This record gives sequence, structure tokens and C-alpha cells, in this order.
Amino acid sequence: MSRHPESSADGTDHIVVDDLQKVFDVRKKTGLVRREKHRVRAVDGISFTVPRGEMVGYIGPNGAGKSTTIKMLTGILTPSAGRVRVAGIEPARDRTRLTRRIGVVFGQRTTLWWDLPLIDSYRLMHRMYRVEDRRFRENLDRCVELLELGELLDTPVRQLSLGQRMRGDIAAALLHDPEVLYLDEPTIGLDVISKTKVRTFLRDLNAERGTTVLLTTHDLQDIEQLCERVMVIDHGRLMYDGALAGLHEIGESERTLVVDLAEELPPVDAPGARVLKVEGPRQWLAIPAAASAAPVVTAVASAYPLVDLSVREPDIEAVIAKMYEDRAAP
Ligand SMILES: Nc1ncnc2c1ncn2[C@@H]1O[C@H](COP(=O)(O)OP(=O)(O)OP(=O)(O)O)[C@@H](O)[C@H]1O
Repeated sequence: MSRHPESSADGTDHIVVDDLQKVFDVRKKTGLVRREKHRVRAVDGISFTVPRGEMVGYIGPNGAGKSTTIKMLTGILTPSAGRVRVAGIEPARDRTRLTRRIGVVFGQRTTLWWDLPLIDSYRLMHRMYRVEDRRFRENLDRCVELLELGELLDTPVRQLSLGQRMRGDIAAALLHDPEVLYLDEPTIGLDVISKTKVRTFLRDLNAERGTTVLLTTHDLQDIEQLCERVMVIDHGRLMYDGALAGLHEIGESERTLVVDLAEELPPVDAPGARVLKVEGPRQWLAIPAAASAAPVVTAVASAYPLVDLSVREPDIEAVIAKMYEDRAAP
């Protein structure tokens, strides 16, 4: 597979979203026969850009508006207001042309033909996307090798395990050499080994081909292992857009210092740290995530019989939960 030529989109931005909105009019049953019209602002004025070759996490709680955004980026849904450009194309206007430039993987449903052997689905896609024969063969060979699909090609899709099917779906999304890949929960329900295979493949794909990736997931390890940048949305609004590391600061989270002493002692006294728990000779100390652990370590080591210590980074899920809590507080 070759790297994609330089940007054909807005400057170097491969995805451009400007004040994007999607409003659904829904009818809610309020009585036996009465129905009231009401509006759901699924996406409520979101703006962001993604440069070519970036891998970005797009996360948020259930119903936040993630899928609605992705559907507008693929052209399945037309925005109520605002502007979207993907690889220079307006998705809702030119969906067919865009389809050849993007790949989509929905973890919860397959794009493969259920009753056909995997290879037959790929052959159908070859024709549907009108991929040049040599390119198709090269892409297929590479996906088969890296996603370990060789022994599965003649197996009907319905007989594949979830992890095998997911790898099959990822290959299907890449046979036409898309420049942009949307991944919606690509590791959902997979075991640890399959998750690792999928993540390694995505990292290599991004590094080698410069594919732009927008990743929606509830598995924060996907984000931690794949994306330097993360966007957090809630109630259709962008709450955070920046480095993954910055989320920790926003959430004012804490790191945990686990200290093992030579004997059982009362809670240690170290400036800048708060003892969370004491269990025999082991104590758990909280320190602000943004602060250095060194002064606390020095203080403990000089005043107590320190045997061992380790630092635990804050759990990103807890950080996001804290961010929502802070926003909800009056
Ligand atoms: N076709 C539709 N008609 C009416 N309301 C809709 C429609 N699609 C989505 N919604 C509503 O828009 C909001 C955002 O939904 P969306 O599916 O984009 O969220 P999400 O972040 O993808 O959630 P999840 O993590 O659960 O998949 C929700 O309140 C949802 O009920």
C-alpha cells in the first residue's frame, strides 16, 4: 500500500467541521393517543478540524451525539446547519464520490455478507468500489497477513468469532485504500489478544499510510494506546479537544503513590500528599496529577523505612467522569 498524496482538502485539514448541528423532531407519547412533538439536539454546534494523518479519539457518554456526527461525516445524515468537509468533499451532497475515499467500521454490525465466505465479500467489494486489480490484490494480501485472515478466507462470515469477524470487517473497510477511516467501537467484545492485534494493525496503518482516523470507543485503552488527541462530547457539544494528557489536568485528577514500608506504621506525614488507605506496611498516598512525585518520595524516604514504591497514573475514565461532575455542579 502506498502513502496517500498530499492533502486535497482544506489546506492540510482532512476533516473540517464548522458549527455542525443536527436536530431530530420526535413525537413522544404523552397520553393514550396524545403525542407531543419535541426536538432533540443531537449535535449542537460542534467545530473541529483533523489534519491529514492524525488519529483522533471521539468519546463521550451514551447519547452524546457521536454516531450522529459520524453519520454526517459519511453523508448518511444531512446536517440541520453548519458545514462539513471530508477530503474536500461535502458528504451529504456527494456521498458516492466520498464513499471511495473513506472506510467505515461499525463494531456492532458487519458490512460483510453473512452467508458468504469472507473472500467472496471482498471480491464483491472489489467490483463495487471498482478498485484496480493490482491495488486490490496488494491491499488484500497485506490485510490478510497483518490481520491474520489467511485461514479464514473460505469460512462463511456467520461462522466467524466476533474477533475474527471484526478483523474481517477492518480489512473490508481498507481494500479500496481509503484516506479517512471512521472506527466506531472497533474492539467491542474482543478478548485481550484480539484487541492487541487490532490496535497494532491500526497503529501500523496510520504510521505507514498516513490514514486519517476518527475513533469512537468506550474502551479508553483504545484511546490511550492509539490517540494523542482526544475530543470529548456530551449533549451534542464539544467539551474538550486536546492532548490526552491534558484531560488529567482538567479533571484535577490525582496520581496514587503506593509505598511499602518495612513495618506497619501510622499514616505517613508527607507535605503535598494525602494518605488514602493503610493496609499493614503498605500505604496509598494521593498527589495532584500535575505535581511531581519526587518531593513526596524524598520526604517519605528520609523519614520512614521505605522498602518499595510505585506510582499509578489516574484512570482516564475517572477523569472524564469528574469532568462531567464538575460541569454539572452549580
Ligand atoms: N434518528 C433519530 N431520531 C431521533 N433521535 C435520534 C436519532 N438518532 C439519534 N437520536 C438522538 O440523538 C442523541 C444522540 O444520539 P447518538 O446516537 O448520536 O449518540 P452516541 O453518542 O453515538 O451514543 P452511544 O454511545 O450510545 O452510541 C440521542 O439523544 C439519541 O436519542
